Amino acid sequence: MTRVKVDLANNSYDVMVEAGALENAANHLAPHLSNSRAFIISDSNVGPAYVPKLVSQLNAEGIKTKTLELPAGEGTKNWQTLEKLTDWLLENGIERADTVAALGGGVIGDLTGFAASIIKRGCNFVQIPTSLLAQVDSSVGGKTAINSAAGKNLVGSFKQPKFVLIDPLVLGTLPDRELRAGYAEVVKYGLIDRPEFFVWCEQNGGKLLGGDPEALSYAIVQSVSAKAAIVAEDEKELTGKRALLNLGHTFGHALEAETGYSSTLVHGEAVAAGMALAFHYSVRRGHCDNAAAERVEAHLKQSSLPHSLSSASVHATGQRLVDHMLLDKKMSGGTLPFLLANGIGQTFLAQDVDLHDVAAFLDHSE
Ligand SMILES: NC(=O)c1ccc[n+]([C@@H]2O[C@H](COP(=O)([O-])OP(=O)(O)OC[C@H]3O[C@@H](n4cnc5c(N)ncnc54)[C@H](O)[C@@H]3O)[C@@H](O)[C@H]2O)c1
Ligand SMILES: O=C(O)C(=O)C[C@@H](O)[C@H](O)[C@H](O)COP(=O)(O)O
Ligand SMILES: [Zn+2]
Repeated sequence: MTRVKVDLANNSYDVMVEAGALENAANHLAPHLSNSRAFIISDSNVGPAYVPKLVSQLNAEGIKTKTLELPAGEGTKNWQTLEKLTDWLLENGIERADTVAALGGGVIGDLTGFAASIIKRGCNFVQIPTSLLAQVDSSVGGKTAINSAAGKNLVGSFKQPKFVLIDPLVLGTLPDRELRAGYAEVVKYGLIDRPEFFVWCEQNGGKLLGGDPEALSYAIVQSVSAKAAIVAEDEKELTGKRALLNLGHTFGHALEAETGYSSTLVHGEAVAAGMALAFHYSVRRGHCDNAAAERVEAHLKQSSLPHSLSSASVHATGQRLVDHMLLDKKMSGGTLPFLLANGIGQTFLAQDVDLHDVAAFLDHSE
């Protein structure tokens, strides 16, 4: 069992990683429930597989439960489902000291966290992430959001969970494509500031994607630790430090918008292609040598992840993709800071990027 502390000025919390933790979830969760009622939100894939076991355990410990199962997929992170979820919480008599538990991937975590942050101006919240992406990234750090007509994650809040319970064994039922998508965010930590972890990924990514439990647990703990360290320095993305976690996302979110937030390209896949583009764009600007960008692309390709526009099934013009980027939350004073790299593990925030040049770069990218 490993515990990683997310050390914040207020509301610090632990992330617990333990194979089989779900078998003992009631004991792990009980100390973090401020009273004995939990509202468990899951989706149509995760619910049938894991809710009955969790509920019977919690009930056996005297914790009362209500459960809601939402449709699986990115389309659920919207206003309509937020309304459905908050109405359901209110109809079921939620009180501020009750706990809302997100049991699922990043979609359920982001949506449920947002609901927990606004219901009665905020109630207790815990995360039980079940996808690799949610275990290595979205369950930690407190970003919550829904997508709006204008774009990705544009309506949301910071709502730190009280506790995050990670059981890597649940990844056994995760579809292979989703495991790979989550792996993109694992690789991201190596590319940001942990070059030795990127080398580990190059050497062990194949084992991890084959479901090797040791490789998965190691990657989860390393990823959570990397994210916790960055979030502890800049919880609300005010100094530029936390923005590093956005590596590949300015390109990636534009690709997701272009493919309609659909199963054509899921978030982790878009981030994979976005990171390859960020490295190649860094080469174009003279920050990074071509060999580093080729190495990043090769590892993503080897991991059967999108690593270019065409492998992400995107054939839009550069200007069209830049138009999507104009909605990025990092936009400030009409300019868009970009996460670029001087090399592997040397990501930085560039403030002087010319969006016409980005469009031209994308027009010349394959
Ligand atoms: N808040 C953050 O910091 C943060 C970080 C990264 C990503 N995100 C967001 O997270 C979302 C992507 O998360 P995701 O990749 O987990 O997508 P997701 O929640 O859609 O889950 C992927 C798929 O896997 C299924 N699934 C999850 N766990 C399973 C399991 N154990 N067994 C079987 N099926 C399972 C889900 O039902 C879904 O079909 C995006 O909306 C992204 O914007 C947020
Ligand atoms: O936690 C963060 O900070 C991240 O940027 C993590 C990203 O992987 C995640 O996709 C996040 O939701 C993107 O943030 P956004 O502010 O661009 O919506
Ligand atoms: Zn992401």
